Amino acid sequence: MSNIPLVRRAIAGAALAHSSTSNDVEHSTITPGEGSQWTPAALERAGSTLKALNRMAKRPPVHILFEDIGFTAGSGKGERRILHNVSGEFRSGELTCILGPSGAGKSTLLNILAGYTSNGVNGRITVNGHARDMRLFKKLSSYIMQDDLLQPRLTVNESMMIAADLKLGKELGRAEKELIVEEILQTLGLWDHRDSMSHHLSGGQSKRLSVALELVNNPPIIFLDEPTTGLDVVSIRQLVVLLRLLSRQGRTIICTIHQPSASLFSLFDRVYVLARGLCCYQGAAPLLVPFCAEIGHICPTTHNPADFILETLVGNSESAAQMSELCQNGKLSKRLDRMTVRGGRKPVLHSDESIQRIFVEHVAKEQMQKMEFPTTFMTQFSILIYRMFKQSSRNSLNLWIQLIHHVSAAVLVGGIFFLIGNDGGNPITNFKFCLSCVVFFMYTYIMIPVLLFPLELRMIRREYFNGWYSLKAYYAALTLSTFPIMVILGTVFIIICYFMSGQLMEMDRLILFTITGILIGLCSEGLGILVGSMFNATNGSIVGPATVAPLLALCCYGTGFGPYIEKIMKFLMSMSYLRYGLTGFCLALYHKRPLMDCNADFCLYAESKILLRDLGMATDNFETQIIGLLSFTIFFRVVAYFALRYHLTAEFTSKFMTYISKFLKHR
Ligand SMILES: Nc1ncnc2c1ncn2[C@@H]1O[C@H](COP(=O)(O)OP(=O)(O)OP(=O)(O)O)[C@@H](O)[C@H]1O
Repeated sequence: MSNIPLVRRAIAGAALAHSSTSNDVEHSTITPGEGSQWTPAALERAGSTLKALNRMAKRPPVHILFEDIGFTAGSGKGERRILHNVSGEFRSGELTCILGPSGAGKSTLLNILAGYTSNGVNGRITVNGHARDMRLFKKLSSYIMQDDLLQPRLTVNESMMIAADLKLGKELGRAEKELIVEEILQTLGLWDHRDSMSHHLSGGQSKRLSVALELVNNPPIIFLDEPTTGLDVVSIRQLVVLLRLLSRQGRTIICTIHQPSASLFSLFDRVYVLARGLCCYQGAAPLLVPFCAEIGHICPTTHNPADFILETLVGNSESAAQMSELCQNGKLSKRLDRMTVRGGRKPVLHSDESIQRIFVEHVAKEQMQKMEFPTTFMTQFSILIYRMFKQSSRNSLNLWIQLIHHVSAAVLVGGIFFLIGNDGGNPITNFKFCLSCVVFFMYTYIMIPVLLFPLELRMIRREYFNGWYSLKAYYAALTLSTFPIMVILGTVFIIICYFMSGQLMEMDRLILFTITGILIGLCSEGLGILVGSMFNATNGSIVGPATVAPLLALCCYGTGFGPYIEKIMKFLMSMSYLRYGLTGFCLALYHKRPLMDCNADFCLYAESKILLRDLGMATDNFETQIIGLLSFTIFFRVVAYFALRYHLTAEFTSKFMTYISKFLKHR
């Protein structure tokens, strides 16, 4: 079943055993998985196959304790209290489900615990008895969000190997990584689909792949927001059984679930019930019904406890308040602890000394390593650019569409301005040709990121939040990945319309014209990324063109009365990157040009100097236009980087807000 030769697997297994810090190392063998026949029983059997993963590195068990967590959304009149000082504890080796009616605050609590939301939050979160250090916590945890999207145009195996390369770095060699990937895919029932493209997977398989990708570096704590949404009952059960299996291997697994069936409910070890931002119960799943009975809510024996608790709490603020009071809003009461012990599962308390020791050792090791990511900037950059090139080379339809768009637009522009390039009696028409080229590069390259980048953002959110790579590496790869296509297609466009419009056949002019076009494209793409990282595709498609419309108006202001352009207008025009582009095009065609053909008695603009004067470009030089375009390119891309960071990092938002409020206080 495996495609890894036996010898290589043996070496990989031995290397893993060697790299382990654990004393109880077993030999690495893979129990053949069940492939697509992925049943709970098969899964339990397959559980034994995660040996290499579990041996990979000693990860500490993680116990999370949170006290008086409150969250307020909005500000001023729109301020709303979403969570009301809830407390609770999640333990290692347990599968916990956060239950509650819609709008109860489940996702909000999960976001806070995972560290995704930090602004507007109060309360304390401790990890194994230590105040949560977000930098370390991110290394230990993975957060799988509800609307996570997988990278398209990569096979399951390729996605996993890229995740392994990014998340494990040089910690392990190729063979060991392949072994771990194989184990995870076997266990999750994806091995038979390893060569399928990830965008061809079913909903259940995609969710499992999301989990598989985050398992690669063996995180001891996994958060999942609504992992069962959109799945059929069989897939839901398979996924929850898998999560249970993973928790049994010492991980802390916390997920929010809307309405589990009775049989599904019985798979959870611990339940945390939220209603109206209050904790109504937290403890062992089987004890939920006796707990409700204590306050007079009797669950009929034939009833699903999950349905019962939701029915009890929906629209009933009194019951929610009553239950919250009884469980002290999630604070561990002695009575609940007693019930938990009676329930049969010995609770592993966060004060357990051995766990504390392992954690302290782990923290010390991580602090010594200091590195925020397991791989260097260059490694991340090269893996990401490889992934981007691979994905775009497989998207042949997209490449064809872009090629057809460039060629057809070039033929159209060339046809409209056919052989007017050297006509001294009609130079304004040639000016319009330059303007058409500006508009082409501007709209083409601004609209691609405006429409596509919001989707890309959704895809990278999980990877970035879970610490696969730094934003700088991603951004550098993104910037460079589109450049070759832009250069090739931009050159194709310019060559076609330059020749068709009959411009002067001088190589240096053609090169300067091409450079200007590509720089307008680069600049517009930067602006498009900026808009795409701030707005969704719908709003972006309004904001993008609305932003460039005034820039376009400014760029051709003064045509015909160049020497009389007002100072203020000159200043405003210098704020439009399109003006630098238009001037660059005109200078490429007209600077120090011999007299143009004249079919009339007198052609005022046959001398290009006069034309440049009336266009307001007489004193300009080409270098200034290139510097202007490059400066705007850098400016847009730097601002877009911060906009992207703002969008992806809750922490950055809160730091930014703190900085602003400090600044205002000091004034
Ligand atoms: N940043 C925010 N600004 C304003 N309101 C918010 C914000 N975050 C959450 N809310 C509100 O808080 C309430 C709880 O939201 P949350 O998504 O946590 O609920 P939930 O229990 O996960 O619901 P569901 O099960 O329907 O997903 C909702 O009414 C939501 O509108």
